[in-house]
Amino acid sequence: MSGKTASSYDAWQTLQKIYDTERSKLVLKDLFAQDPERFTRFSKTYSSDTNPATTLLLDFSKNLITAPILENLILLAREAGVEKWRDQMFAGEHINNSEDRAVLHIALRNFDDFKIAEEGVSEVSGVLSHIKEFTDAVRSGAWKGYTGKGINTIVNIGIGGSDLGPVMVTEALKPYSKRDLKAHFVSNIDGTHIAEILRECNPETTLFIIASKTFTTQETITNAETAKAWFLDTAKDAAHVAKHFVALSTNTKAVTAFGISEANMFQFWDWVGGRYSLWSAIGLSIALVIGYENFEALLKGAHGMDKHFKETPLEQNLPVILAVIGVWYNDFYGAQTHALLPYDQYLHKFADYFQQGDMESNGKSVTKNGERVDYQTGPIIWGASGTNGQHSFYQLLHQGTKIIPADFIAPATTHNPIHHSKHHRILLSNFFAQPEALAFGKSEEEVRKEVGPNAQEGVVKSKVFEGNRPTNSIMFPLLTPEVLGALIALYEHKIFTQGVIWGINSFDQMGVELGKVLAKKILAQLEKPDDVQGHDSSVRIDHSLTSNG
Ligand SMILES: O=P(O)(O)OC[C@H]1O[C@@](O)(CO)[C@@H](O)[C@@H]1O
Repeated sequence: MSGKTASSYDAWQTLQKIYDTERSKLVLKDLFAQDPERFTRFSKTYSSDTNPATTLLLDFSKNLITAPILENLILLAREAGVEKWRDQMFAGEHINNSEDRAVLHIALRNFDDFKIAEEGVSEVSGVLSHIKEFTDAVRSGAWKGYTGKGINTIVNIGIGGSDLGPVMVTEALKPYSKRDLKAHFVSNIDGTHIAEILRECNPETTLFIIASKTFTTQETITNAETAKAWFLDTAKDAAHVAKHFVALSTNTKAVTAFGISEANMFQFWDWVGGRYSLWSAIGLSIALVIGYENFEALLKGAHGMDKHFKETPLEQNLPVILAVIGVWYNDFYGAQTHALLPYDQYLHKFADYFQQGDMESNGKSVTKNGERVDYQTGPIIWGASGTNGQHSFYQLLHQGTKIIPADFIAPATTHNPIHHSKHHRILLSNFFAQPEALAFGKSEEEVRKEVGPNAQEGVVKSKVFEGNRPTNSIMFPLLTPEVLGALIALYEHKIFTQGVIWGINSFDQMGVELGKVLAKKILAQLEKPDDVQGHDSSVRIDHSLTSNG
């Protein structure tokens, strides 16, 4: 960032003028009619240089952009210093300025291409070896529980980045999972979450994974203590904990104080952001479920996208293209949200994952220099798998009053070609149809032809689809570990690029702290509900409501 704020950049001023003067001409039906080559001009393919099956096609032709607009958006990224900050990230500079930390999730999947001088980076391969050794032992049955039985159930206890990544990836890569190893994920402090899962567990054959970067998160430590008490209620001898509890953390002191030995700890470092940590020891549950080889393939897929992001000119750079088009809608069209719509049931947790990834990164209102922004920053991320969303919120997408840019994501082929792939053909027909309908709509003239001359005016108008609603489409051959790695890294680097343009620190999360502090105060007072003080009048606890405490 050049010390300026985004809205003062020359490119921003140019884009504002274009928006103000040319917005009415940005009609997708016309843009496609004027340029038969529009798809060719506004689509890019990424292919891994080590595995041609890892290919992503990005079709961004159904966006409200022209070549000059895209050029100015790329100029905006350049003026904001995206290349400089990108290179600083890859070099291990402490770009997370508020916490004086490097941002090095790329170092977790760095198959020796980038030289990075940061403490701990040289230890990554050792942790990966430990993960391989441990997961091989558990999956083979060599690792025994306290009664000599193998492990057939794992319970990952973590929240936020210590939960969402493992959940999303183990769902997405279910075709690669060890089907006789049951994986559960406990995150919520609500006792229901762990109570319901413990009902399905046998202490003799269950492994608990306590996943917490800080090892101080109240929900996780409380759930971990409950799990340990539940286990010891049967196992009795504290020595047995070593066979059924492992920890994933940066905080060795807290881990050993909890009663897990360092030998059962998988370490990572403060330069791994929680929402960027699935590639680290936090990915242990992933490696247990899909096996180390597939976990490594996931890392390699992300590494390939890292190289693309680092080495490709901004104009050809998929994360940058996604980022600047998102800025166009977020900051000029006034779009408040962005929808992620995977037409692949295995990706049904993809939007959930990037709610934290994007909103905890870019949900900021002051720049790195402490200036209050006078423009919009991070969008609200939401979404659901297709075709389910079509029967839920697509009415608003098509005929609502809001502009909601959406990314449609789909595999060209399926892991489940049942019924001669009839299901997949129907799924893909919708994947192609929805962006077309959103882009080109249905005119009043077309409606009148359909409904005839006697239709009520209100009926006619209710059947008109204005269209001109922007979408990106992303396709890949098959959802494999490498493709998933590349896809996740694509969005990670999109988020990074937008944060640089907005001049914010995408890698701290000060906004999650106040609620925690207030909750701790209220918790301390819950035992004495009659004298709750220091809060607004709404914080009143009716003693009868807490009588079953
Ligand atoms: O991994 P841990 O330290 O337990 O943090 C869990 C989550 O809590 C936060 O809200 C930070 O407090 C997320 O950033 C983080 O992923």
